[in-house]
Amino acid sequence: MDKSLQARKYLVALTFNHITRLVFGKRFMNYEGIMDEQGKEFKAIVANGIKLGASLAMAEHIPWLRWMFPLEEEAFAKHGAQRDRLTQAIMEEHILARQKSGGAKQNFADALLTLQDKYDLGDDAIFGLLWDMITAGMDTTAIAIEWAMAELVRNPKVQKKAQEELDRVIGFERVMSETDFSNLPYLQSIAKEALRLHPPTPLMLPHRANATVKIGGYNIPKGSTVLVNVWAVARDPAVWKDPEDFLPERFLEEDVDMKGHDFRLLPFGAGRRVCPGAQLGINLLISMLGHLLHHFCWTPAEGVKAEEIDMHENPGLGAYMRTPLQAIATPRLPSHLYKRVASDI
Ligand code: HEM
Repeated sequence: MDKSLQARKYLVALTFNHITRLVFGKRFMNYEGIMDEQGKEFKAIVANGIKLGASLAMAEHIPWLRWMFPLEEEAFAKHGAQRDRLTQAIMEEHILARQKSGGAKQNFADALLTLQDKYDLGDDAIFGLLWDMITAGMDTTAIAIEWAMAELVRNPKVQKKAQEELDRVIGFERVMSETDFSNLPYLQSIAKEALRLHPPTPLMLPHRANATVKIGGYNIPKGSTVLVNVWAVARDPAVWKDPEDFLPERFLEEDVDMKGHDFRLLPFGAGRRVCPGAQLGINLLISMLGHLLHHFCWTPAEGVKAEEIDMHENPGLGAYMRTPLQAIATPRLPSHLYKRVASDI
């Protein structure tokens, strides 16, 4: 019997839970992994938003294709109304909970409600900000963790070295927590190396030139849409040694910034539109990788050699793996550390 699992299914659910807890302070999934009705609606709205966004982008780039999307405006309006109705219901739960408990909790929705008067935030602004976090944070993080896990399955020596570090720092009697991050430099380098080779948005997000400029000898006319190929820059042999190899050690030798200050490595973009969730994304990645590696050994599906894992990207603004990662997870800690722990959110 094939004991392998489709990692993406679990990694997407994990990211979904993290982001909804951060943004709404809420899990839509119970501890058996069953999603409630509100969660299902939520997921469908996120998926629909991505589909509509993609058709809009296509119509923008190839204007004569617009005829293919006659229902676009109608579909957008319907999508917006559905999204607002759901957000309204969730926000009402927050307002009620705040009235009951008399205080705000540590999540983005509550933080916005606290600041609502000070910054004169209308419902539109609050709903927009909440959904920005969800659409920008969910897929990007899920894409990053799947690629990182694929590299670890392909590179058992790197995986073993990370596990040795985790065992040394955390041991076998407790699970990792955020306070361990600073003592796990190799794990941090793995996250960085994964983002170098596999930036989740390889062409960043489209930017528009608001003035005519000359860059590297090329004229960029005002109004052009500009895409920056950060994927290619991060594999450029002129600036990286052995660029195609997964070598986290390179970042132990040289501490390269990845939050917009070193143009060799720009998974989060740079400048005034740089990703505001960069540190959060990095922390989520380190946390997920740390738990997954401390708890399990990861090997390729039966009959598959490490070098046979398909490392091609699926085309799109967000580049998932073309073939979802299939892997076998073997527990490596005492059984009591695998119990689900309810947490106050
Ligand atoms: C590994 C995870 C992530 C990656 C690789 C990533 C990458 C990016 C990139 C490349 C951009 C565009 C930057 C530019 O155009 O210069 C961006 C924008 C953005 N990201 Fe992230 N991101 C990640 C996680 C997150 C998270 C967790 C959040 C929030 C919960 C978030 C929120 C945003 C927002 C709101 C924007 C738009 C900013 C603007 O247009 O001003 N991201 N992200």
